[in-house]
Amino acid sequence: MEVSIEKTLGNFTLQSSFISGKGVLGILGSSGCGKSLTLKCIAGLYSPDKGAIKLNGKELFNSDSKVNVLPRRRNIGYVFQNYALFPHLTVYKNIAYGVQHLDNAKRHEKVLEMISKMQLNGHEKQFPSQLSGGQQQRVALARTLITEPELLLLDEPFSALDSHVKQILEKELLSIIKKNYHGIVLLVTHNIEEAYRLCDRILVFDKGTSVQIGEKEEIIRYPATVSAARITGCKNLFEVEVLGEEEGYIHIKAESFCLKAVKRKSELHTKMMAGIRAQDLRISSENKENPNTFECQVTDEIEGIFSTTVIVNCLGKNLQVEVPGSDLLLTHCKEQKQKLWLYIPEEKIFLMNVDQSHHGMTMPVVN
Ligand SMILES: Nc1ncnc2c1ncn2[C@@H]1O[C@H](COP(=O)(O)OP(=O)(O)OP(=O)(O)O)[C@@H](O)[C@H]1O
Repeated sequence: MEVSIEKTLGNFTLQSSFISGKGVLGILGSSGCGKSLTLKCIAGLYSPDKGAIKLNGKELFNSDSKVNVLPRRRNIGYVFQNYALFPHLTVYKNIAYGVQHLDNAKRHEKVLEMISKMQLNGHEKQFPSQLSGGQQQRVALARTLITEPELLLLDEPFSALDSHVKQILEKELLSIIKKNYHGIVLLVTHNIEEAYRLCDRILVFDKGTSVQIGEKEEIIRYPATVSAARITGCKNLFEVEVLGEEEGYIHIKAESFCLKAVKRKSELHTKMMAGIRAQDLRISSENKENPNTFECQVTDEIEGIFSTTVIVNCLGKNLQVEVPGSDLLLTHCKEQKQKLWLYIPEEKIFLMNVDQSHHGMTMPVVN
C-alpha cells in the first residue's frame, strides 16, 4: 500500500508518507504523534486535506482526482484499543455481524471456521462481558477477519490487557494472525519492545511526521533521526564535530573527547548528532588501551529488576551505561576506590543529522 497524506486538525498537522508490503508494519511513536489519525485516514473515518492512499493498486483516496472511497467499501479491517464489541450480542452473533449478506448455511460455515481459527470453541453463546480480555480481543479479530479484509489495522490492541498476560497474549494473537491472514497488517504501538517483538518492519513517527521506515533491526541499530533514536530507547545522544575520515572510520569530537566511529553510508556534515545505546557501552577496571576508552566516575545508579543504569561522568560528560543487575566488578571497584574505564565501541556509534525540521511531504528515511 502507498500512503502520502496531510491532515490538519486544530493546531496539529499530520504528514504521513510510507509504502508497505505484506507482513506486519509497526507504527511507533509517542502519545499524540498521529499514529491513530493515520489509521483513521486510511480506514476513511477522516478525509485527508491532501494526498493519496492506494491499496493493492486501487486508489482509496486522491485529493487531486477527488477520489474518496466510502469506509465500508475500502475492504479494511480495524481492531480498536477497546475492541468495540456489541455487548448485547453473543460471541457467535458478534462474529457473524459482518457477513449478514451471506446465505444462512454459508454464514454459519464461515462463523464456525473463524471460531475454530481464533480458538473460541465453547464460547459461542457467551456475551462479551463474560469473556477475558484476551478472548474479547480474539472475538474482535474474528469479527474483522471474517470479512476477508485486504488490510488489517490494529490500534494498540494490547493496551487493555494486564501486563503479566500481555506478552503471552500478544504473541499468541500475532501467531494466529500470521497463520490465518496473509495481507498487510499495520500495528500501532508506542512501545518499542512490543514493536520489536511483533513486527517485521517499523515506521517511526515524530510530532505528526513519519520520519523513518525499515527492518526492525535496522531501525534499532541505526536510527536515522534523533527522534527515532529517542523513541527506540537510545539514552546517550550528543552533538559532535566531524573531524575527518580514514579507512572506513570517522573521527568525531564531542566537547572534550575525540572518538572513532565506523563509517556507514550516511552523508557527513561538520556538525552532527551521535548516539550510543546504554546497553552498548562497557565499563572495565582495566584500561585495555583501545581507542574510545576513557577514565570515568560513577555519579549515580538507577536500579532496575534485571539491570542497573549507571550514570558515569566521562571528561565532564554524563553518559548512561546499562550493566547486569548485580555487577560485581562495579561494586568491587567502587569499594576499593579503583579506577574505572569506559569503552565506547566504534561500531555501535551512529550519526544523525542535526536538523530535524520537516517541511513538505517528504518520505521517511528508508533503511
Ligand atoms: N478530532 C480531532 N480534533 C482535533 N484534534 C484531534 C482530533 N483527533 C486527533 N487530534 C489530535 O491529533 C493528534 C494525533 O492524535 P492521534 O490520536 O493520532 O495520536 P496517537 O499517536 O495515536 O496517540 P496515542 O498513542 O496517545 O493514541 C493529537 O494531538 C490529537 O490531539
